[in-house]
Amino acid sequence: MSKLALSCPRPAPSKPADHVLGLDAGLRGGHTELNMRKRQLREDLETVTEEPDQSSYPRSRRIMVYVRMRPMSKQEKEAGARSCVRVVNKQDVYLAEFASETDYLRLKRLKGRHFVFDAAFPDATGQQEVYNTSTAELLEGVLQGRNGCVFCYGATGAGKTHTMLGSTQNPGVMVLALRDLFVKLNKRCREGDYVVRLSYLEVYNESVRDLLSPGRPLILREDSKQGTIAAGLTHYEAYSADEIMTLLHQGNQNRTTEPTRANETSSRSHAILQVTVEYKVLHDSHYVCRTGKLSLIDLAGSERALATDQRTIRSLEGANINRSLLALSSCINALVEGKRHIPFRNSKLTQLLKDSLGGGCQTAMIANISPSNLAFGETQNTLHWADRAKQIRTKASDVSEEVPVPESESDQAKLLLEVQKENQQLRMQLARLQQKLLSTESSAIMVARHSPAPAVISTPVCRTPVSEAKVNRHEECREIEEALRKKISVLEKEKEDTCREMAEREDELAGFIASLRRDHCLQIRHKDEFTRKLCILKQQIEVDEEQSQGNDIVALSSTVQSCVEERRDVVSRTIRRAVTLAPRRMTIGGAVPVSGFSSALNKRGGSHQIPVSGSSSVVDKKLSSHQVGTKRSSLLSTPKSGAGTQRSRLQESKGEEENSRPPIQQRVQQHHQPPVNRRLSKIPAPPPTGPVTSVQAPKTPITASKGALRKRTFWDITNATSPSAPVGRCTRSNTSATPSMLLQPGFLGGRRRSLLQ
Ligand SMILES: Nc1ncnc2c1ncn2[C@@H]1O[C@H](COP(=O)(O)OP(=O)(O)OP(=O)(O)O)[C@@H](O)[C@H]1O
Repeated sequence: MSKLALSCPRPAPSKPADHVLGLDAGLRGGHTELNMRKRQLREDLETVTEEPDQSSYPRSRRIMVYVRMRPMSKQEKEAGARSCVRVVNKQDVYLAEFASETDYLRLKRLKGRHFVFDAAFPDATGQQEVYNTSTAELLEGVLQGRNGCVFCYGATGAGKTHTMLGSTQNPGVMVLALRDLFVKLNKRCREGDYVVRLSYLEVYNESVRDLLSPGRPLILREDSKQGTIAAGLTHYEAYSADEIMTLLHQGNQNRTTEPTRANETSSRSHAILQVTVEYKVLHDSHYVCRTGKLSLIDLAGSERALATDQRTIRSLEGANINRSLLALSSCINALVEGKRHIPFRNSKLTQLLKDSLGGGCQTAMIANISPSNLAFGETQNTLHWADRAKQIRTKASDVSEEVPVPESESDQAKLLLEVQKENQQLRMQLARLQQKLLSTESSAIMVARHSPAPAVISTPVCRTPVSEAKVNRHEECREIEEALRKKISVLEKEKEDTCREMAEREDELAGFIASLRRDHCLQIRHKDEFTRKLCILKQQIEVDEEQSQGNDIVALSSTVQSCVEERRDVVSRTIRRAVTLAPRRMTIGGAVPVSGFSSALNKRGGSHQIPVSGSSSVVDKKLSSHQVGTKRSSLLSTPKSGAGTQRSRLQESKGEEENSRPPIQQRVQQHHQPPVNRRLSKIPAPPPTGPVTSVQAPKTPITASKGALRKRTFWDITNATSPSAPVGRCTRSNTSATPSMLLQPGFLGGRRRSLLQ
């Protein structure tokens, strides 16, 4: 009570009470009670009067609370509403509770309460007066480098937006403050340089939005120097009142307003306009840079659900608004009670108002109320919290840290070093953030790769360095992805071309191989032809050779025949002599009688032991060289049975011998098969490349005499041993000789080779 009294200005001593009394007098009954209440009210007022004047307290140390009552609206009048609030004087507000006309019990017990504030504005108060009283002083402090805050609080439709923003004809505190700012700055432009920056945001459904450049919700961050800041919030520099008005108008157009049952143009969000003034002035012969900030806040109105709309998006907005206002109430309570922990983080609104309520800031609260008894509850609530807010003590809102503007080079160097250090720290912070962003993006890309649908990367509209870096990174990723896609498509095209070329080359090679095969077959055929020709040629050569050898044998056989004749003569002569000498000499040289002559010969195995003259031995040698002796001995060893004369026997045997003996040429042929023939028999016939070629041998049997007379063929020679045998066929299957075999040493004689060549 004492605190309340301390903070309340002294109200007019008797008028309000009289007015209350007059009001009360108008009511029926309960005089005793009324007198009691009168007495209580007077006591209260006297207590206030006893307290020292509020001017003794520095105004900068507590929140300034003003109450503004709006006029009764047309709808309220139509609804038969009555005024339950009366602004008694410039500071005192009396709230009277009207009982319902049907509530007879309560009708008699009328309650009323006085609230005393820094200023109370009745319904007829103009905008300029409100501004002058509430904000003008704060603006002056901002120009001195202090922070100031003005916020409107109240139920929906109580006149907050009207107070803060107003209309074109009747501009509110915001517009008036900005205009005044530039007026003051223009007046002081000779003293120093000013820079004005403007930002405008709203808290809608617990998300922070930039009203000057709408986009994604902003994140609130705590800064040791600046307090709570909205990361990515746009700060526009303005150089004239018109410019700043344009920005304000733009921001208001972006603000969320919806018609509700209570208000045609209800603000569904808390709007915060911040004007930062950087002021560089000459102070004590050196320049000083001061920075002041003015925050102008239009809160959304607390509302009953029934007052707006039920089960609609409006009710959700209302719930959020109420929640944030409740958080504000909690903060006010905690601040008033001096608690160590103030729950500023309970809502975005209290986070943003942290500086204004608990920091080094000059704060003014304008509580907007409706006079209608239909909004009694809301008005009572607003007045209650406004009354509580009066007790909030803010920290000493001294002039913000003045940064001396360096004049000497050393000072400049120091400042430069500090700035560089700060810059480095910021860079490191940025690098950390970028690294975080990269890791987040990489994980997002991984998720997008595994997900069936491609991830759509929305382009952020934020303008902070971090968000710009994020945007750039996204762009880079997209470009890289696009480049990779292009490269892949080019590679696929190249692959297709290569495959096509390979297929064409394969076809070409297949054709080439087929032609090679054809050529090869042809060559093989030619080779076979050539081999066949060679064989024929060879046969001819052999025949020629045989012919020449046959001539030799004929000559030899004639020689042998003459020798044999000669021998026969000798033998016959010897026998004849032996016959003549037989009675006288039974044995000749220990030899066996003539009858056992042949048997003796047989026993000797065919070797002749008959003594012969020297000439006969020559013949024997010839014979043995031609291997005729064996035949001869076999002839001689033919068994002869029966007795007969030796002569007759000898003649018989001779006759038989001559009869059984084939002609000598024939025998020679039998025993002297030419080696060439044997070799030829080994030569395989050429392989069949086409129709089987056969070499037909002559059908007539070849006799030795015939062969000796005519030019014999190869077949004549090979079948000479059995003239009666069928002539064999020379087929390709038996021939495996190649030209190279034919050219091997020893395969053909020198003569043949010369022929081949
Ligand atoms: N002091 C005033 N003088 C004249 N008309 C006023 C005054 N205050 C408010 N009004 C009117 O009352 C109506 C509601 O006011 P306003 O929109 O400012 O309420 P509000 O508190 O901002 O409501 P909400 O919280 O829903 O946005 C408006 O039509 C406005 O013109």
